[in-house]
Amino acid sequence: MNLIDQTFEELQRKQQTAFIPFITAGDPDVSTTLDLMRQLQQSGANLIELGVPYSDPLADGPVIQQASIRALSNHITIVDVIGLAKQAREAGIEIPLILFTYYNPLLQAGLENSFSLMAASGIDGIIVPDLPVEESDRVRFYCEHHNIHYIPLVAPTSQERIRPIVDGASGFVYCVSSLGVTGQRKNFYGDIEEFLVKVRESTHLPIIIGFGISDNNQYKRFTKLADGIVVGSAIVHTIEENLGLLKQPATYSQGMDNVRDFITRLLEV
Ligand SMILES: O=P(O)(O)OC[C@@H](O)[C@@H](O)c1c[nH]c2ccccc12
Repeated sequence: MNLIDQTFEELQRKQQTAFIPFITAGDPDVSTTLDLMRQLQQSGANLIELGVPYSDPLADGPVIQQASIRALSNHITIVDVIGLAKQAREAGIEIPLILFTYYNPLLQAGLENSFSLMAASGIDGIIVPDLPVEESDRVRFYCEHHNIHYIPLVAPTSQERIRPIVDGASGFVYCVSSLGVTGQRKNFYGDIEEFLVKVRESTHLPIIIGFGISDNNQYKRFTKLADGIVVGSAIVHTIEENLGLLKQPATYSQGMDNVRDFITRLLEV
């Protein structure tokens, strides 16, 4: 049993869909990220995806690419992000934390070292978007050893690979809503409903959906189709819009309130 399992069991009992925000750790700096995590938890986040900034984020659109560049200007490493998770636990963040990292930073830091640090820092799951399931044995070994869930991505084009991908999953399965990179969009993959049904039939795990979900209408549409919804770029874009306010002590709380207000509008029932 892991905090992610408990969270989804409780949400399923209450027939609620998980709200899972993604933010880039260290954007614009570590202390602001900690305050943003607190704000997200207060605003109703059920889990948080904590992104490790990376210099070659091939699956990311411009908004998250820019966030990575801002965070990397502070020289944030994967070890710093894991340390940030530990600080968040000490600061009262109680919801599950999912480390979101490309494979290279994880390899550079060393799998044994990274997973030992994650387990000691209150990280409950990991997503490695550029690690194919066929090459995930070592990562999944460390996940099982440290009781950290390994959460794979399935795309509408995964088709016959859906089964092997979800068979290697624990915690939940992340269904991407569209082809291409992350980023706000007006429409999604044509047969998104059929795709989600196919994934649902392939696993007993909760299924969540992400990519492009950026407003209340889109959010409400997907609450009917998935057990959780990830929103990244729209939140990161709101942070970007408020960087000026967040950088000045006198206007910092206004910046935080603007992020809160965006989340409130996004989640309106
Ligand atoms: O940003 P979006 O369109 O709301 O999508 C979620 C996404 O940000 C987050 O889950 C994510 C960030 N980087 C990724 C790379 C691949 C897959 C998913 C991601």
